[in-house]
Amino acid sequence: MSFGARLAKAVAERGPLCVGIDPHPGLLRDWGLPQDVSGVERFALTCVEALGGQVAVVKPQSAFFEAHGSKGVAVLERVIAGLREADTLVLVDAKRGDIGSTMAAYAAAYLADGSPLAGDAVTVSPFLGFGSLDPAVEAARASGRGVFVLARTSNPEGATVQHAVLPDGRTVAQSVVDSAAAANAGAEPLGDVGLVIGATLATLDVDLSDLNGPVLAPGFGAQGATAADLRGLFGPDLRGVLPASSRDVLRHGPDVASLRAAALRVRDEVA
Ligand SMILES: O=C(O)c1cc(=O)[nH]c(=O)n1[C@@H]1O[C@H](COP(=O)(O)O)[C@@H](O)[C@H]1O
Repeated sequence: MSFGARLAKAVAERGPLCVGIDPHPGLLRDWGLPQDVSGVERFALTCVEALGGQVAVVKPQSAFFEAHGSKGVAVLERVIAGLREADTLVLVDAKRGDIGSTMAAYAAAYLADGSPLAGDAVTVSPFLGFGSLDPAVEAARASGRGVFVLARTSNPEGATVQHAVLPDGRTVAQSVVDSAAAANAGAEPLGDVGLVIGATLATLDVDLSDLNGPVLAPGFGAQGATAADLRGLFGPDLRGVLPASSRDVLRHGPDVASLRAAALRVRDEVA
């Protein structure tokens, strides 16, 4: 089954929400955990227990695991395995991007069967040129996985690059959208090439009408975006839009039941 089809099924069954696992030092402190790899491990595995089998997608943020070196990466591998065992789609947030030949190695790490870092999808950066992502798009397709390509990010600095205008008159962001749409053309029910578009944007300044793929919308909760903002931004037809929230859900831990209840509350609110 393609990633687009698996995502559509997961959202139909569990509602449109992606919860991030971001073991921030501040959250570790609030949860009463040590600021070391054992704290990250307790935090992340508690999240797996609370969220596995509950929400459509879980997105571990690789940076917070990498910060603890190989031991932290080993925890990330256990998180990925635990979520997949719980039949929950895993979007590894690693935001990788490089020249095509190196991108192929990232694709082997994040998008190939048997790799311990491979979830169901990975975030990638198109700012070395969308074509540099071809090895990732091909690897995703070949293994029933997906990619989420940064297009209009939730941070205020993003516009400086993403609003830049190309010689053909399109913005950089629109050219990313159009390349994703071309990759998704004809796919049913959704293509495997998703986009990242921040829920915090004041207006949707790209045309998504031909995308035929999923849209990850981070910025929900801690960065200020609300359910009403999502409707305002993407319109009443939110098909394919997957709001993402990390800190606003995670602050309800470390109690597993409270954490799960917070995630389900947010899920019901956006549904
Ligand atoms: O790709 C992402 O998930 C992402 C893209 C973006 O434009 N903005 C953004 O905040 N994120 C990620 O979403 C998470 C932040 O979620 P909050 O704690 O809910 O603000 C972090 O892991 C960010 O890296």
